[in-house]
Amino acid sequence: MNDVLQQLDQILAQRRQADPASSYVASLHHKGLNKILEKVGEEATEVILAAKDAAGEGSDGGREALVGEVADLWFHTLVMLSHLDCDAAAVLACLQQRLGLSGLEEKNARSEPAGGH
Ligand SMILES: N=c1c2ncn([C@@H]3O[C@H](COP(=O)(O)OP(=O)(O)OP(=O)(O)O)[C@@H](O)[C@H]3O)c2ncn1[C@@H]1O[C@H](COP(=O)(O)O)[C@@H](O)[C@H]1O
Repeated sequence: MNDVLQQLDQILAQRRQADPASSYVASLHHKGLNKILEKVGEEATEVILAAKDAAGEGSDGGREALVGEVADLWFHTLVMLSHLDCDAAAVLACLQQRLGLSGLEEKNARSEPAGGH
């Protein structure tokens, strides 16, 4: 697993037992799944708005803001996975398995009836 993701994954696992008063991650777990999902939705919307801004401005500032919003989204999806005892490494393994497989080929293979023809 990528170094940064691995470190963050370990910190997130530790924070599940932390004091919600001193840890943002612990406070999310304490508030529960609905709050975590609300944050994921909010951050996804912020990514979309920042992407539109970045495309409009075409500026470095817009792209920098977009990177920050994507980081917020990735972070909150990692908290969601941790809350549901899903392994972030499994997501990376899934993407790794897909390397080299065209999305269009995968889609066509999916729509073929069982047994071919
Ligand atoms: N990567 C992050 C990270 N990214 C974003 N955030 C927080 O996510 C929150 C969401 O941003 P918003 O602007 O939506 O926040 P808000 O309006 O205050 O949130 P709400 O009150 O609406 O829920 C902010 O408080 C950010 O600081 C993060 N908080 C923590 N981490 C990592 O998690 C580790 C553990 O953090 P703690 O649990 O706080 O120790 C940290 O060391 C970091 O590595």
